[in-house]
Order: sequence, then C-alpha cells, then structure tokens
Amino acid sequence: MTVPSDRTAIRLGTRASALARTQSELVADAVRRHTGRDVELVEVTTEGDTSGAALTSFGGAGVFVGALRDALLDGRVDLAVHSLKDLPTAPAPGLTIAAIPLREDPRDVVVARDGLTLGELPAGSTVGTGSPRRAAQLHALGLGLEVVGIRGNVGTRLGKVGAPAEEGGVDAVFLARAGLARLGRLDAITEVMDPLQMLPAPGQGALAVECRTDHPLVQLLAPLDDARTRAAVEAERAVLAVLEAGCSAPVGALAEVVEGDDGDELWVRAIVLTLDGGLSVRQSISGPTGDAHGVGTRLAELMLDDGAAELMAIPMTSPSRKQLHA
Ligand SMILES: NCc1[nH]cc(CCC(=O)O)c1CC(=O)O
Repeated sequence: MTVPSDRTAIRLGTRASALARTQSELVADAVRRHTGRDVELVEVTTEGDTSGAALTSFGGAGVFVGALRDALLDGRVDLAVHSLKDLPTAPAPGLTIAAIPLREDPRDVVVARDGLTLGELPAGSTVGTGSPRRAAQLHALGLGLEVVGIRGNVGTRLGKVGAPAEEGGVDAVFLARAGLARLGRLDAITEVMDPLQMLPAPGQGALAVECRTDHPLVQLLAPLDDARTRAAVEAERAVLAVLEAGCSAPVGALAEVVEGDDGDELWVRAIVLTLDGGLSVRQSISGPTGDAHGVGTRLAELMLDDGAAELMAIPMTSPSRKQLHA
C-alpha cells in the first residue's frame, strides 16, 4: 500500500451533492490548516445518489457510504467525509473514524410556504419527508398534516415547498438545520423544531472523517476531533445499535454535554415510535462523558424494558405508509 509522501496531495473522497461537497471542503480546509498539506476532492458516486427509490426501500444501511468506503479500502482516496447520521452503527473492518469535528446545531427544522409554522398550517396540508423518524414524530403531534414521501438533495427539497401539487409540490418539508447552515440557507427556515417535539436522528449535525486504520492520516487528523461531540454521538449511536434499529427506523436520540460539579456529564434522551406515531417509548438518562457508550446502552435498555422492541414490530396501518414508500 502506498503512503503519500509529504508533497503529494491528500485525496479526499466526496459525494457530488452540494451539501457533501460543502462538508468536504470544510474538512479539507481544516486538514490543510493542521497538516500544511495540499488536499484535493475526488468525487465518488454512491447508490444513494443514483437511485430514485425511497431510501427506506434499500433495506441495507448506509446507501450513501458504501462506495466511499470502497474507495478508501482500495486506496483511490485517503479520507472520506460522511454525515455521521448516514453511517451504519456497525464498525467497518479496516476503517477508522479518525475525527468527529465540532457538531453543528443538531435540530430538525421546518421550511413551509408563506413563512408558516407547523401549527399554522391548515389540517390536510402536506409535509414532505422520506424519514420515518420525522413522519412518526409529526403524526404524534396530532395536527392532521399529511406526510408525502420525498427524496432528493437539499436544493431539490427546498424547491418543492409551495410548488403545485401536480409537480410534486408540498406545503412544507423537514430538513436538518445543520445542512442548511452549511449551505448558507438558514434564511429558508420557518420553524426550528424543539427536541421536546422532535428528537433528531442519532449523529445529526455531526461529520465523520474516516480513513484506513493503517493510514498515517489517522494520527494527523486527531486534532480535528471534538471530544464532546464524539461522546455525544457515541451515546446516541449506542441507543440505535442496542435497539437494533437502522437509519430507516423511527428512532430519535439527542445527547447534550453539560458541565457538572465533577466535570462534564452527558444528558441523553431518546424516542422510538410506531411508524404512524400512535405509540411511543421515551426515556432519558445522564452519566459520565467518559462512558458515552455505556450511557447510551443503558438508555436503550430502559426503553427495551418499556416495550421498545414490541413497539417497533407493530406494522403501520394508517394510509401514510403508502405515501412513505411512494
Ligand atoms: N439524510 C440525508 C442527510 N444526511 C445529513 C443531512 C444533513 C446534515 C447533517 O445532519 O449533518 C441530510 C439532509 C437532511 O436531513 O436534511
């Protein structure tokens, strides 16, 4: 395996979307600053980009990451930047998450027509999302809003807001605030969801910088890591892993680091819902940041005690199931 000399550029594998490229450029800048090395972006196409099918129909986790991981393993690229929420919880053999940089605001947001909030949209209005987690939590609010399954890049989704229904238009969409922040589109937001009403996806707003475990970059990238962000997402992902839920399951989790008398503490809350949002199990826990994985694991175990596994096995009977898979 060749190790690039100090004079060759570090090759950073990225997906082609505007968000992926923006996130990759952010990391590339940080790598340039910390290593003094040149970094070039190499575009890698993933199944998640080329298929128009609903993401929930893929079954396998990580449709966006497989091709990037192949490029890392066969040496086409030296590092890859992923949205952490798109990464399966199972470790990838031969690969290491060398850095998890400081996280953006992890909350979900609404972009609705005419500047409206969810509560202001008339019953029967349509909300576009392909995320069972967002759909279930929206249904649980009981506002009488319809979920319409949509896909596409952030720009495509924004373009559907207020467009005619015949052209795939909807009254509102959900997006991650972090993506809009990175793309400079915070102006489009009409409501920021309070995590009390909508818990974000585990890892939302955080990036993962991945490389081969045996690559010298693993050490060089360590300064890009933010220990508090890493602890928070480790706890959130432990919840997902213990619940044996993938990225298409209606599970939300948010860990926050708070300063306690004996140092930092993690506060974690999580929810699992039936797909129609009719039933849910919600729990919270706190514990030491140094034991993030244990804290997340115990939280998931509390949820299993409350029937989380049985709840996830309940099929959805409401009409919005069809829409989710449309
Ligand atoms: N599922 C696609 C995806 N993966 C990461 C983000 C946003 C950026 C982030 O959460 O870090 C998005 C778009 C969205 O959910 O609005």
